Amino acid sequence: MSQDTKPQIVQSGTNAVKIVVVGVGSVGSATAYTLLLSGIVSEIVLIDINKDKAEGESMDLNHAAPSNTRSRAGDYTDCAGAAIVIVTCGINQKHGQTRMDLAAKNANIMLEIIPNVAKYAPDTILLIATNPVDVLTYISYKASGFPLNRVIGSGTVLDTARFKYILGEHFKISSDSIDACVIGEHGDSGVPVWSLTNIDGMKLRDYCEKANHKFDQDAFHKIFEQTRDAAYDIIKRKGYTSYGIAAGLLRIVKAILENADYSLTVSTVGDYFGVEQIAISVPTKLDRRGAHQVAKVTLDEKEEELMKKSACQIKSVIDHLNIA
Ligand SMILES: NC(=O)C1=CN([C@@H]2O[C@H](COP(=O)(O)OP(=O)(O)OC[C@H]3O[C@@H](n4cnc5c(N)ncnc54)[C@H](O)[C@@H]3O)[C@@H](O)[C@H]2O)C=CC1
Ligand SMILES: CC(=O)C(=O)O
Repeated sequence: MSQDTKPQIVQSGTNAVKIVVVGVGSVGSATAYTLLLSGIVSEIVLIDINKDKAEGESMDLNHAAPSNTRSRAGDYTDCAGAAIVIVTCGINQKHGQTRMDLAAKNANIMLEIIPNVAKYAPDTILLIATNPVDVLTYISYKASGFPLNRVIGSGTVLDTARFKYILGEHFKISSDSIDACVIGEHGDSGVPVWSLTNIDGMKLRDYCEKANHKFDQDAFHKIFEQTRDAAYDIIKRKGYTSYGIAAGLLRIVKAILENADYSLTVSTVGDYFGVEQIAISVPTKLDRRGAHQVAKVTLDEKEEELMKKSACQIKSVIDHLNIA
């Protein structure tokens, strides 16, 4: 990954950190609210094609704000000085649609808005959540002209959280005791890394043996199906998802601002699993300069094969869009 060594605008501590959220629908407003209550930023600027919506959300948010954080509606000139610009604008899935079905429309929206962000905030970190997030992270990289480390997709951070939650429910243990992740596409071809799953520091098979749990492959397959289909199951009921991704975006923002040097399964651009120039999620270290690849994750043969398929799936949609 080519590195950008320019000092970033992100400042130390919790003071004077501006974050911009572009798109304040279900995801953007939940994200702004989550960031606001976290107290880790001082200013949240909301941009939306629907200016009234951005104004209304910021007014409402200020009535929930801790004294060190303020929200306001703005335009692209307000991206100047932002530590991170979070992109959540565009269309969402309707019941029966896949994330990839959104590619063409949301790609056009990225091509319209990202150059504006880059113009006023040439040193910012772009954090993309709009779906299909891997494809749009790649398009945002191309449209921004930013170095690789400063274009980050929320990737499988949400899938990983869902996987750990569902595993925790199955084993009746806090997800904090579980080390597990989903990598690959944020979508139908995401890959659960069973071979690296640990509970209480033990490999899954050891844990099952010691904790008197059946090592039940069928149950594990259902756990993954539930993880993979979670968005469909939620959208069928409430029409969209918002809180899970908002918490995931907060986790990413925190890792960046706190210069935490810990890894999350965000999506970044590069050559992966034999496929050139895509964005896909693997464990990636985050700090104030953005995303940095850690050592290549060790997978078993089957997982490696699934990652190749996932990478090809993302590539085929990028190629189909035919973006220069
Ligand atoms: N990465 C992830 O894990 C997740 C991603 N998403 C994705 O986030 C995106 C947003 O979803 P929702 O908030 O539910 O949609 P929404 O329809 O509630 O909000 C979208 C917002 O974008 C605004 N917008 C549209 N075009 C714009 C433009 N050109 N410039 C500025 N603003 C514009 C709209 O006015 C609206 O306020 C979708 O693509 C959805 O699939 C949703 C959940 C999780
Ligand atoms: C909508 C979406 O991408 C999710 O909730 O996973």
